[in-house]
Amino acid sequence: MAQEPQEYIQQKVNPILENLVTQLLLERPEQLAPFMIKWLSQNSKTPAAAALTEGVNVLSELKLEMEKLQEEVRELEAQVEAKRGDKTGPLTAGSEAVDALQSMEESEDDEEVEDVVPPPALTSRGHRASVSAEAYGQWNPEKAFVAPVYEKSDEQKTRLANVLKESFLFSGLESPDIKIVIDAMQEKIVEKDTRLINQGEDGDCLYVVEEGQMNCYIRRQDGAEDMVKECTSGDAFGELALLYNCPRAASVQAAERSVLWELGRESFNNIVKKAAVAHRDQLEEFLLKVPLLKGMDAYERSSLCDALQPTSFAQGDVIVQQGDIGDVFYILQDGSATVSKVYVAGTPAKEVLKLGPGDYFGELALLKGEPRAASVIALTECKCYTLSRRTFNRLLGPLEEILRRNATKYD
Ligand SMILES: Nc1ncnc2c1ncn2[C@@H]1O[C@@H]2COP(=O)(O)O[C@H]2[C@H]1O
Repeated sequence: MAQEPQEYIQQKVNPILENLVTQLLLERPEQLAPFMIKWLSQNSKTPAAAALTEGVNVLSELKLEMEKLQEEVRELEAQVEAKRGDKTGPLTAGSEAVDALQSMEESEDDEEVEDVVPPPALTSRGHRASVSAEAYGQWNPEKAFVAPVYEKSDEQKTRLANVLKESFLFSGLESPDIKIVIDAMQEKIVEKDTRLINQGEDGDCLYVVEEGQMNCYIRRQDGAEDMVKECTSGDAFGELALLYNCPRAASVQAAERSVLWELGRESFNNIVKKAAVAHRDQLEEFLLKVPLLKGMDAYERSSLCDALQPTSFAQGDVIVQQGDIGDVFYILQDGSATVSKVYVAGTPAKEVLKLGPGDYFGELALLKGEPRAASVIALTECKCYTLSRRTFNRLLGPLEEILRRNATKYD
């Protein structure tokens, strides 16, 4: 089922447009087009933003315009120099003016099209400092990021490390980064019914649940709210506002007293965001093509992106062995594999099925809690994405009926 246009606009297009307009209002650039093109190309990490920037061939026109302007600047400089020469006599090779002009020309030569847009004045006219900070950063020389350190007991650190291991967003981090994240997080305890996040507001931090339950709600047109997700131990929420610089996409409220860990925007952006966005974008396109996942909404698919781990197998590798205990679910991204089964002990295995890109396997042992019912062998080099039993239950639980129905293909 393709995404509905309204849902697509709400989830993909609006966040980008809203943020672009915010930046326009904050910066109020004289030249709209170069500003917007630069902003879009630098924020084109999401598929939706990439789509927006597609076909923007105005760049080449801008390049021409820039060359013309540079030519005019050179002429004007020559005139200034000529006038100065009239007054002060010829310039010597070592003079300051020549040095200055030379360095100006050198830097012009170095400039690429993306340097066309002059740095905007850092005058913030709005209150959304949190949103503008990163956009300004694109013109500001980058300052070394120093993550905050919030004192914690060893017991707190151990608890937090265990929670982060369970969290899809953080589980891919290298251990030095995990340490920084642990230092930068603050424990937060919320009582039942506390509304921690309000849909539509700006967001400056995300949370990871250690204990308890936080429910996510989305407001309908008629004002009523639908509960869209229950976040329990290991789940992160509030990440969308930080990942995509958009207002909060849902409200989040404590269903019971909960222990959370809070991470600020700056720490998230500097340590986690880049990897998370790259991973989501790379996978999202592929997952859209997996028939099993067609019924998932965009948010569920994004969460799945965070959780899937890439693994490769060489030609001939036995990926799954009949009779083994199975704890992993696989989606084949690239390559082909054969599924074969020994029906009577001591007789040769018979091929049941061939698998190609977008096919999945390994689900039966997870669904039924039984040993592997067949072997899967790589016919070529195979690139797979895997889910552990726990993430499979958490993320593909709603697909259980489809998975069970599809299992008849092995009969
Ligand atoms: N279906 C959903 N759509 C959007 N956000 C969701 C959904 N389910 C859970 N959420 C979470 O609710 C959070 C609200 O704040 P954010 O938009 O920053 O990030 C959001 C997600 O973490």
